[in-house]
Amino acid sequence: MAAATHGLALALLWLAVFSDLFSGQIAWALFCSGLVIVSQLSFLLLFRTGYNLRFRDPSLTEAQILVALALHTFVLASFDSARGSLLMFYLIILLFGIFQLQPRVFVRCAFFAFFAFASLNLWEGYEMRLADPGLALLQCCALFLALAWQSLFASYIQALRQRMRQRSFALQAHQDTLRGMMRQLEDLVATDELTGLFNRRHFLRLALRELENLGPGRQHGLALIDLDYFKRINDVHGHAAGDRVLQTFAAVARACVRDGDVLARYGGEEFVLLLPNADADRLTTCCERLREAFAAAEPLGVQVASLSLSAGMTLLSEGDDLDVALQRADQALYRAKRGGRNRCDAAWEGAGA
Ligand SMILES: Nc1nc2c(ncn2[C@@H]2O[C@H](COP(=O)(O)OP(=O)(O)OP(=O)(O)O)[C@@H](O)[C@H]2O)c(=O)[nH]1
Repeated sequence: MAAATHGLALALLWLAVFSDLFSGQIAWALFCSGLVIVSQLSFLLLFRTGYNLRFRDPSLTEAQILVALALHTFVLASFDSARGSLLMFYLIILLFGIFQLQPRVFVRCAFFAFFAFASLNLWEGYEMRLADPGLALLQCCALFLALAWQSLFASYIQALRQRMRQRSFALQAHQDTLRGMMRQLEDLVATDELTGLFNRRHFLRLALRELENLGPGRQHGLALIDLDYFKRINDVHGHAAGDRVLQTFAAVARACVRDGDVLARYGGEEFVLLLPNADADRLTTCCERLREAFAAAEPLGVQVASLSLSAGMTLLSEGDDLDVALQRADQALYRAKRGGRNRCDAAWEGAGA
C-alpha cells in the first residue's frame, strides 16, 4: 500500500509537471522521482534481507512515515499555487501510522510533518520567495489543525485497540478456565472415585472405539477379573478394609499393564481389562502376571490371609459385538470360579481365535 501511494504521488507530480504547476525543471522532477523510487527500493531491500526483523516494529512504520513526510516536503518546495491541494498527502502518509504507532510516536510524526512544512514556508519567507504569505500562514494553520485532530483520533483508536486487546485476554483466560473445568468434569465422569481407574461407562465408550478401529487380522484381548471371596474380606475385616483391598488391586493392576491398555472398574469387586492388539498368549501372560502380583500384594493395614482373583479371557476381532464378547469373558470367569478360583480361564471359541 505504501508503494502504491508513492506511485500515486509520483503520478500527481508528473501531472503537475505537464500542467505547468511544477515550478522546477524536468530534470528536477526526474531527480525527485528518483529519490522516491530509491527510498522505496531501500525499504524493499530491508524487508527482503530480513534486516527489518531486528526492530521492534518489523514494518518500520515510523521510519517509512518520516521518510515519506520528508520526501513530500522536499517535493512541495517545487510547488507554488498547487501546494495547498497537495497538503492532504501529509494526512494520507500519517494514516499509515494510525493503527500501528503508539500515540506518543504518532504525535512525534505529526509534529515532524508540521515542522517540515512550516520550516519550508519560513525558509521561503526568509529568502523573500513567498508569493502569498497570508496563504502560507493559512496553510500552516490548516495543516496544524488537521494534524492535531488526526493525533487525537489516533490516540482514541489506540485506546480502543488496547481495550479490545484486554477484553480478548480476559476472554482467553475465561476460556482456559472453562476448558480446565471441562477437563476436570470429564475426568470425574470417567473415573471411579475409590480406585482412580476408569469407570464402566467410560470403559464401554473406549472399548467400542477400539473395536471400531480394529482392522482385519487384528485382535484385542478382553478380560473380566473378579476378586475371590471378597465378601468374606468385608465381613471379617470391615468395609474400609475391603475398600483398601480394591485400591491395592488397582495399584497392582496399573503396574502390570502397559500404556495404551485400558483398565477399569466394572462394578463392585469386578474389573475389566482391554489389551489393544494382543493375541491369546499376551492376554494370558498379562492376566497370569496380574493374578500372581495380586496374590503377593499386602494391603496397608489389612491382615488378609490370602488374596486371589479369577479372570475370564476372550479376544475381540473385527465385526465382533462388545456385549457378546463380554458375555464370553463372563462365562470364562464363571468357569474359573467354578474351577476353584485363583485362576484364569479363557473362551477363545467364537472369538475368531
Ligand atoms: N468394601 C467394598 N465392598 C464392596 C464394594 N462394592 C461391592 N462390594 C462388596 O463386594 C462383595 C461381593 O461379594 P460376592 O459377589 O458374593 O463375591 P465374592 O465374595 O467375591 O465371591 P466370589 O466372587 O464368588 O469369589 C459384596 O459383599 C459387596 O458388598 C466396594 O466399593 N467396597
